[in-house]
Amino acid sequence: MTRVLVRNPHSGDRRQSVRAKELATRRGFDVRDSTAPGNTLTLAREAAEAGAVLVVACGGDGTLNEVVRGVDEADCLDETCLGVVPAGTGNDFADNVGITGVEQAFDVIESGRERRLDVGMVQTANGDETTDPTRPFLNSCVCGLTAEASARTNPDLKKRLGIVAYVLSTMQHTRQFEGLQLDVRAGPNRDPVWQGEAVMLLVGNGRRFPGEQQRQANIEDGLLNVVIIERVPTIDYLSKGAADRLLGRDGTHLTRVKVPNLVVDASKPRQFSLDGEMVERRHLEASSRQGAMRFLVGPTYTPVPDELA
Ligand SMILES: Nc1ncnc2c1ncn2[C@@H]1O[C@H](COP(=O)(O)OP(=O)(O)OP(=O)(O)O)[C@@H](O)[C@H]1O
Repeated sequence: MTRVLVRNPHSGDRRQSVRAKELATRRGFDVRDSTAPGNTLTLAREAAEAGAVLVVACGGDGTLNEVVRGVDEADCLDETCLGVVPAGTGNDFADNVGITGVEQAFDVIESGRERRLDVGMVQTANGDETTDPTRPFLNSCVCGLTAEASARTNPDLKKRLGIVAYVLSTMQHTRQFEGLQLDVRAGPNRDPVWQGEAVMLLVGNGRRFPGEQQRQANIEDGLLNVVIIERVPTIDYLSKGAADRLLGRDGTHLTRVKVPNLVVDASKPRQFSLDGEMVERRHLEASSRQGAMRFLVGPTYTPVPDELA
């Protein structure tokens, strides 16, 4: 009955991950440290293949993504239970399932409260060339203003507006931002959802997006949460009402749909962030595998999130 902690010793400020190692060792975990980028994937795959009953990722969202991919590569998502000890800079997924810190994460593990959560699957391609292998994602796939925006974003704005803060601050700095020409389709018949020029496309599995009246994303509904922010050349991104206009309170610049699968074609290769990993591609297909993984969740996690008053 092996329980394995797959640990990225370089996550976050490292202190949390050192503490996690102590706690895990005391509880009889087999602790395996990664030695290079990508190694947490291999360690998780090997642990699952060897029959571990539980594989826990210790790190940030990037580490958790690799661990889930590793267990999926071993074809063991049905057999191996998963967990997370949040020791990264960003721990969005852990936060979303009610896991708030290293010590508490071990209480959650001991509680054994397991849920079947959706796993996002994504496949990318570049026009006629070969298609990348399908891989899982847990939080989101984002196209458009992504990594380059985060460094400049004012933290207060970020807290208040989430991802829209990135859009605003980047648009303020990058007057020349070239819009994304996108064709977005969904459903078994690939029905048209949206076509036009966007600044950002967000596809979420376990991630909340701007303007949502919920504390957490729904990770059991078998649906992808899709938000498209339209490029609006007439907006003064520095003006006070710009966020409201982008958030679509007038209902025009923001498109939001929940769909089981999605196909996106850009007019040329663009940057996509797949759970934080950047690739430049022209085509993306995403789908939700409902209830595909067994995950240990915290006491505040609810399958259907409450609406905020
Ligand atoms: N031993 C290692 N040395 C260098 N890089 C590693 C090692 N182990 C894992 N990685 C890489 O670290 C990245 C994941 O980092 P992780 O998410 O755990 O921490 P973080 O960057 O602090 O937090 P977050 O991603 O949540 O902001 C992955 O790209 C992974 O390949």
